[in-house]
Amino acid sequence: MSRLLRKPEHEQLSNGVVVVHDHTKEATPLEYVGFKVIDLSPGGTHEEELGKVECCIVALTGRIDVTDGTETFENIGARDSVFEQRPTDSVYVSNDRSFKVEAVTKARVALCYSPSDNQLPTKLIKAADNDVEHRGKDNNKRRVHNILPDYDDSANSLLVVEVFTESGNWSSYPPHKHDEDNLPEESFLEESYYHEMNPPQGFVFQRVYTDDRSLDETMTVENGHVVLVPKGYHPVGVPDGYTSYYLNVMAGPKRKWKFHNDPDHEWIVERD
Ligand SMILES: O=C(O)C[C@@H](O)[C@H](O)C(=O)CO
Repeated sequence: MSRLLRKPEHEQLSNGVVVVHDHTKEATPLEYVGFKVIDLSPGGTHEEELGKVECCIVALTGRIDVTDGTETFENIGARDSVFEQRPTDSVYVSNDRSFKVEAVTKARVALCYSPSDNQLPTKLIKAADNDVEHRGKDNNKRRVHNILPDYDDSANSLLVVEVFTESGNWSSYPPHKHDEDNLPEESFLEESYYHEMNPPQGFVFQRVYTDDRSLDETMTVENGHVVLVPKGYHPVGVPDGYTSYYLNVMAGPKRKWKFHNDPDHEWIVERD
């Protein structure tokens, strides 16, 4: 299996808390992006001391309470399935703080991390504050929920976005990359993809490749899989009959999303 494709693990962490993904350790090819998914039963709690990382807590599904010890946000979360295709609530917590998540209902929570040493205020990012975009045309149509975009200064490094791609469509397409720290032309941002499909037996294809093809992996991605993108182009193709959801976390040395399309496929955006 590709070292970029990570399957769900379902490791019981404590009573009422199951770790579905943990890509925060040395075995990850990413330096700037850390990512976890946890499942909580009602009443289940998960606490962390952050140290020198910032965290965006995304209530993927279900309702949760989140506290940083000073501020508490109760009963946040806005959907029972990501495929309700409406934005959800998230909480940003800065480095050198702690947080506790407690499930009000059965919940799936994404924890998105990046190194940080400049403390910022804890912030509730309400579902209603997500900037919703409809991108693309022809067979490249997708719906985007911007949770932490680069034009919002609430975080030091983290960029977080949800993308829904319609059946038979492509996203992150035409293929683009952001792996050179060369602003204003391009930024260096690593990226993680947490994928779900509707109906859940679906699959999508994701290719991660560089110009010289020293990295060139095409992965069959199933419901709940994570794809890690240390560099390169990273398009996603969705077969007919299935809707794709993914949550992207991006981070790098500068908090700017400036991508560069693969010149071989640039003509696709230039069509009428
Ligand atoms: O298809 C989209 O518009 C979403 C992607 O841009 C995705 O967020 C990404 O690849 C970011 O680099």
